[in-house]
Amino acid sequence: MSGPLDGLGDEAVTSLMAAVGGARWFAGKGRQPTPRSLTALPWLNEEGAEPRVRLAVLEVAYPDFPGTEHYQLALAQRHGPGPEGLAPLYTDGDATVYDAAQDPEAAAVLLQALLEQRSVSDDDGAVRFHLRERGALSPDLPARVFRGQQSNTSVMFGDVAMIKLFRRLELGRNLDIEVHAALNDAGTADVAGLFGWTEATWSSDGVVLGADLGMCVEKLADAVDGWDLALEVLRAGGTFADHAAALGRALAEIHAALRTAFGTSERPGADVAATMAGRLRAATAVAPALEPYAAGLQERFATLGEAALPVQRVHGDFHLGQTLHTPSGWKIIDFEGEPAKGIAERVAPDAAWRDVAGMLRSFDYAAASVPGPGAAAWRDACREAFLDGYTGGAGLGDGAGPLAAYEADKAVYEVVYEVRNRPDWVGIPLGALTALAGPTTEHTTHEGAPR
Ligand SMILES: Nc1ncnc2c1ncn2[C@@H]1O[C@H](COP(=O)(O)OP(=O)(O)O)[C@@H](O)[C@H]1O
Ligand SMILES: O=P(O)(O)O[C@H]1O[C@H](CO)[C@@H](O[C@H]2O[C@H](CO)[C@@H](O)[C@H](O)[C@H]2O)[C@H](O)[C@H]1O
Repeated sequence: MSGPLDGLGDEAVTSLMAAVGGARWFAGKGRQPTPRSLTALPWLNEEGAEPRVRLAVLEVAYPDFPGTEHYQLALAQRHGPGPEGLAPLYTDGDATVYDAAQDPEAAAVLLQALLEQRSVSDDDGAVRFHLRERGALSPDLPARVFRGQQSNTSVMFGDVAMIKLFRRLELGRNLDIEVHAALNDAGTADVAGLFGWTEATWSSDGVVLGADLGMCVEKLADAVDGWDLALEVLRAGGTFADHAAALGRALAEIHAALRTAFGTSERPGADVAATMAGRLRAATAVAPALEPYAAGLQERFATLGEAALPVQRVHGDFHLGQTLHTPSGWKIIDFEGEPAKGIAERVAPDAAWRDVAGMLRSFDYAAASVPGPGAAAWRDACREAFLDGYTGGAGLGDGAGPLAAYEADKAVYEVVYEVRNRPDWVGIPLGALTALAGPTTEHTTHEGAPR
């Protein structure tokens, strides 16, 4: 097996499997992961450097599931003492190996490699760094790992840049990089600038595999998470309507740029309805609490049947937590789509209503998280302002029906997400389904309902 499991030694395999299995970003929780291959990619800096840094790919298999998953590790090998308080991953002869993302000097090697557009290769694989824009990047920017909740691992470099190391690797091109590049090329101000990215190739069972390993983007200064800001405003009894309108305008700009960059097509509404119905069936198997809503939801999806839906590249998982409020306006992050979907589904063109619906659901989540007499009115005001911003005041027109179907589809996804990740929250999307699975012949305006 290449990389062979014994390439780094048993201790490395065991400890890296344990590190991956225990990480927030590990996708196989509750299953029995077994390491299938471990590829140590070529060193990124010269022999004798302290620390010496390399990236590695651990391939994980499960006895009861087909296919494998690939996880990235960033390894810092040291002969002297490591960073204070950082536990080693394993020992390698007289060296000790640490997580490079948490070792500032090791993380600096990644930035240095990007600035020099390093390209390294050996028999096991190759790593290439691509610099798009140098901006204010410099090798001496202090590195600090991001400690907030995330599905990957980001390292901040001063106030200038952020390198995001993708943890669960998608073979082929990474969507976040692809979309950031396209939106930067289009001159869209609503996303961070992309400084560069890293890609690798390696072989497994004689097959050459490739993936993007990380991206370096502009660190957005004084950025406040949209979800945190919305809750803060709501708790203080304030209005979020102006922010919602600005988010609507930002999404409209991004959608326009995505149409230009990736093109558009059409999908018969009946196809989309059938996909949603299939997702509902699968979701109901995971979350039987969906059962009472099934007939109403099928009816809601069926309303799509008459339409030819314009489709395009979309964000795919647009919610308040994917927005950052900065002094220069709202910025949208994380264009990788819903984590539970496979790459083919995430890259497939979809109606722009998917993202509109995602944000409307987020306003509902926020209101439900801060219950109180004003919460429903707060949510409805956000909804109205967001749609006004998105449509430029033109209103939804024929879009009201499709939007309602997409809201229902998103709420179904959320029920499964909550059952799997935060069972205490499942009441929020279930609560919305009462209205979304309700009568489809009129536009209802009560709790969580489409207008
Ligand atoms: N360009 C950026 N500048 C500053 N902070 C950022 C930037 N991008 C993301 N973040 C911070 O990192 C967090 C996680 O980012 P995200 O792209 O959602 O990562 P992941 O895909 O790993 O979940 C965000 O919630 C935000 O706080
Ligand atoms: O940000 P991720 O790509 O990891 O998205 C997943 O997790 C989200 C929660 O962190 C989840 O979002 C749901 O909860 C949010 C509040 O925490 C709410 O604002 C969203 O509207 C709701 O969908 C998201 O669905 C999931 O894919």
